Amino acid sequence: MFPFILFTECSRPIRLRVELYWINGDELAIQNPNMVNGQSMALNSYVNHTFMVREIPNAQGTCNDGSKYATPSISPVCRTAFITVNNHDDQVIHILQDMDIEVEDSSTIAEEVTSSIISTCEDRVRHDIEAGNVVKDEVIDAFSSCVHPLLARQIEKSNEEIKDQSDIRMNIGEQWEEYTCADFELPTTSPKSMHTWNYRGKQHEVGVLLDRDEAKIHFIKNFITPEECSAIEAAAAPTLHKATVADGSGGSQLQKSRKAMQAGVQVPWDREADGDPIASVSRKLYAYINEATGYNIQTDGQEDLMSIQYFGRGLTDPEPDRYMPHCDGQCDGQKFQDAGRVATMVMYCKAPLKGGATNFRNVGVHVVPEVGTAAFFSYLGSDGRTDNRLTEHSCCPVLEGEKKIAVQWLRLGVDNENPWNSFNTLNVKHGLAESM
Ligand SMILES: O=C(O)CCC(=O)C(=O)O
Ligand SMILES: [Fe+2]
Repeated sequence: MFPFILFTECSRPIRLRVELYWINGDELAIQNPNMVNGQSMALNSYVNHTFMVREIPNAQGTCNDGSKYATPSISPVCRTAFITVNNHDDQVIHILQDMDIEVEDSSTIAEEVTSSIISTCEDRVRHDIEAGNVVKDEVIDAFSSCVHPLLARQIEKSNEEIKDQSDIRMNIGEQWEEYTCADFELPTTSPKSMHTWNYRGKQHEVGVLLDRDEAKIHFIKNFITPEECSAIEAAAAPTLHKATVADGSGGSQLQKSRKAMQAGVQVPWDREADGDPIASVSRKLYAYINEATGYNIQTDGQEDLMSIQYFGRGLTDPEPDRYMPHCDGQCDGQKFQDAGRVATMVMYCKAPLKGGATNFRNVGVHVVPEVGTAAFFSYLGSDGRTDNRLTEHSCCPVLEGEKKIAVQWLRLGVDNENPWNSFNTLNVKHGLAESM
């Protein structure tokens, strides 16, 4: 759904009478009969959807341009115009007096501001040339010293706005976490789009839940087979221990609400050619992640695959097993620190009976565990900056049944000489941190 606002222009005495229709295939559904001048209305729609606006004659059968509607009929129409929703933010659609449609959105506004800065500076420099204050050689310098502070101020203003919006979103996120985790009937968020991923002759249904350059969340159906799950669980069994969380100063610590058991499983790449199920599912996840992100992540120096198992202790458990909201990697919107995590694949091997969804509270995305499905998310932008908490996520309290997952966290900048465990949880190389 894509919200946008539409309103008729109110600066002039308007006699325009318009009706707004929602076009649904061949059908027209009236949204607003007789919109009045200056009225604004919010419409929920989606990109590429088209609305129809009809000007209708006044009670005397006269259209706004003065023409008389010749043969009064059941639904007389003076003029018709169409509006198509685009994919820019903050769309405001103006219906002008002469039925011209003007679209204002984040992109047209940015263009207007930029042209206004450029033309202000052109005028200023032209004036200075005429007044003899600037000579030919200095024109470029004069122009850039005019543009520079104006653009910087504009960018600063936009950044402040982004920060305000992001604070609002984070606040809502905190409340959203509690509501969504408490609703056991809540299904997985409807994907923005679906497509098929072909891998070695098998088709996998993919749902795109968030699609930004620096933050993506997908689910992939039938990603992990029961045989692959069993192999991971069996390999993990001898070393299962209580799960930890990052402690914020480079290490790991236990957390009261985190009761899950986990164990790292080394991927047996040397047995890949023999069809080893752990190597096979690992190869699949690298293929998916590299295709979805374009990161070109290599297997050398990566973390072990992690088997994590949560246990429900009933609806009355005062402190159920959960994993509080966290980011797997840096996720502070700053420049990426080499060797950090950039993507995660969570593969659901056993689904709990109640609770245990993976919840992305800042973007309203909720993934209900389904055996065989995987949730993929990535958190590094093409400009080298990390996502700013859009992929922060949690595991909602697991109340009944067991939840078993296999997780692979993927890093960029590791290799055999610089493996993941030569860095601490703040991505500072061991030895360097101690000597600082
Ligand atoms: O349990 C889940 O669904 C998410 C697990 C997770 O966030 C993690 O292991 O980093
Ligand atoms: Fe996580």
